[in-house]
Amino acid sequence: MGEEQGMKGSHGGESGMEGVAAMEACYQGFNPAAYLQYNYTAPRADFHRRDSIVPWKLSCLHKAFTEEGLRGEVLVDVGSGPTLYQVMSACEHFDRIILSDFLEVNRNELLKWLQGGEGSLDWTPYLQHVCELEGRSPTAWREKAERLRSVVTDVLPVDVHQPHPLPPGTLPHSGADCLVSSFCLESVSPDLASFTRALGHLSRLLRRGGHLLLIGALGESFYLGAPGLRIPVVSLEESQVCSSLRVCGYNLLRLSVYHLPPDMKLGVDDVTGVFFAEARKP
Ligand SMILES: C[S@@+](CC[C@H](N)C(=O)[O-])C[C@H]1O[C@@H](n2cnc3c(N)ncnc32)[C@H](O)[C@@H]1O
Ligand SMILES: O=S(=O)(c1ccc2c(c1)CN[C@@H](CF)C2)N1CCSCC1
Repeated sequence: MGEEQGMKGSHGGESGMEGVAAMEACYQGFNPAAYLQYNYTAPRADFHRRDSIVPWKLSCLHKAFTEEGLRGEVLVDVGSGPTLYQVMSACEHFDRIILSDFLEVNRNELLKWLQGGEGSLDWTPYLQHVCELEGRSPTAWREKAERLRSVVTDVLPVDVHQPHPLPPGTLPHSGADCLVSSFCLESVSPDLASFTRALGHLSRLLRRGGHLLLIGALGESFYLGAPGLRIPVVSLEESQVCSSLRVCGYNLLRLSVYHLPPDMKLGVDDVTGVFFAEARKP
């Protein structure tokens, strides 16, 4: 599907569901290995560079699960893709983590690592960095990897455009204690209305009093899901993220923003910033 169809959807030129179907078609060529290469290797993932995105992002996640004390039984990561960094802090504070993605190719990438195999990316530097944030030796990364493998109980299909995004019976009736979702909603929604509807669908997965950690791109209109595969993204401003959270009934507790240095603009997307929103369902 060409970008113009996606762009047409992002201007409301199609009905909501037509735009969603167009987005779905876009994802058929998604390449996990390429995606990981574009976003999760240097310079974006340079652990020795203080202004790199990855130390900032992992620090936000670490603080949320330690200083803010997020903990509980069940955490769901929505739209996991082929990545694991987003649950490396959480795995110390939850008994059960459910990973989820729309594409089988991404679920298989996760399952490969979870079953001890070699994935498309070596997550060791991420595990070591999170151990250091926790005041542990970096050599504790093996224990952290085993902890993560032990608490991830499911890797499930998910569709945030469905009123019930996960398979029936996945969660306790009251819902999950915590949701994490990173770079998903804005990357799969044809427009802001669809993004906000999807955010509302996520709320149904969360118990009252539960927390949402929503991470995403600001000012992004496309990204490469594979060589030459431009996937349209609904371009968000901070104020729109805050408004969508409020419209969906969340209480916004904290919003942090990272502005990308010029040398981290690599052509694989046109993202200008990254937001980290911590919210609670009253
Ligand atoms: C930009 S990637 C984000 C991956 C990962 N969470 C990260 O932080 O890099 C967006 C993900 O959304 C998934 N996705 C596509 N359509 C979806 C849908 N309708 N519902 C949920 N996830 C979807 C894609 O398969 C992809 O893995
Ligand atoms: O912020 S990142 O550079 C990043 C990570 C993933 C993405 C983007 C940016 C922007 N485009 C998104 C398309 F959906 C995907 N980052 C990569 C290193 S670890 C923390 C997250």
